[in-house]
Amino acid sequence: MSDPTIKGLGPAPTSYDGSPFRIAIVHARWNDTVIQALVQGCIAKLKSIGVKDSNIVVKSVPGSYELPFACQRLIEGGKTQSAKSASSMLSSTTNLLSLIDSVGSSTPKDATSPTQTKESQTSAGPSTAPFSAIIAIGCLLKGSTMHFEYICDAVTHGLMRVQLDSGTPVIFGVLTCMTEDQALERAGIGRKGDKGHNHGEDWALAAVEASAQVADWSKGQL
Ligand SMILES: Nc1c(NC[C@H](O)[C@H](O)[C@H](O)CO)[nH]c(=O)[nH]c1=O
Ligand SMILES: CC(=O)[C@@H](O)COP(=O)(O)O
Repeated sequence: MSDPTIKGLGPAPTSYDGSPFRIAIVHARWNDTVIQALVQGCIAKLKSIGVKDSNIVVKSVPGSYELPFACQRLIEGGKTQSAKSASSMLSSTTNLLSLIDSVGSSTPKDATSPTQTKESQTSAGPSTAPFSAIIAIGCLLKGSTMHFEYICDAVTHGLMRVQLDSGTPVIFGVLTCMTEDQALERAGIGRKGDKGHNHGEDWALAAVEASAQVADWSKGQL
């Protein structure tokens, strides 16, 4: 009988609440059976720990090699969207103030600004905050050339660079497998007896943990 393994992730120091966070998933479409299982597992876990459906943004790219650039652009896109939304809120407020001013010093009963519908006043809508974390999901399978090794290396370093340069955590959800069975087992859909474990769930937990830590640490709350 083989010895039991000591390999694996220890318990988190606390349980993290995902409700304040906006998370992006960028996935490759190569080896799609595995990818679909990983993405679904990841989304289900994000929701189960409180991340709102409307705060999960999913984008795809052809292959894993495209992941670092896509993550970098999406992080920037999230920041741009957030800045635009803040500036449009400011101009709505300015319009509202000038409307109030133009009708005298009393506040109108129905103070809807010309640029703001009643709906946008009452419903919170999807968040336009910058992404708290991004999860890059891919599945690289060894073929008969050196293609696999080069892509594994480039993607690993690329994703690390994106997170250090942007200050936004990038979760490494890229399987680098020698066989199809290794990939299937890591997506929880193994075809031999044990179905394995869906690593997409772990990446969801890592994204929320990193988001919570960055949120606290950036305010000096250690
Ligand atoms: N062989 C795998 C690839 N190859 C495709 C590349 O990632 C890339 O899309 C192409 O070279 C164009 O730039 N991608 C995977 O995700 N998994 C593979 O096993
Ligand atoms: C460029 C390719 O996608 C392909 O030629 C790589 O081949 P392999 O996966 O067998 O190494």
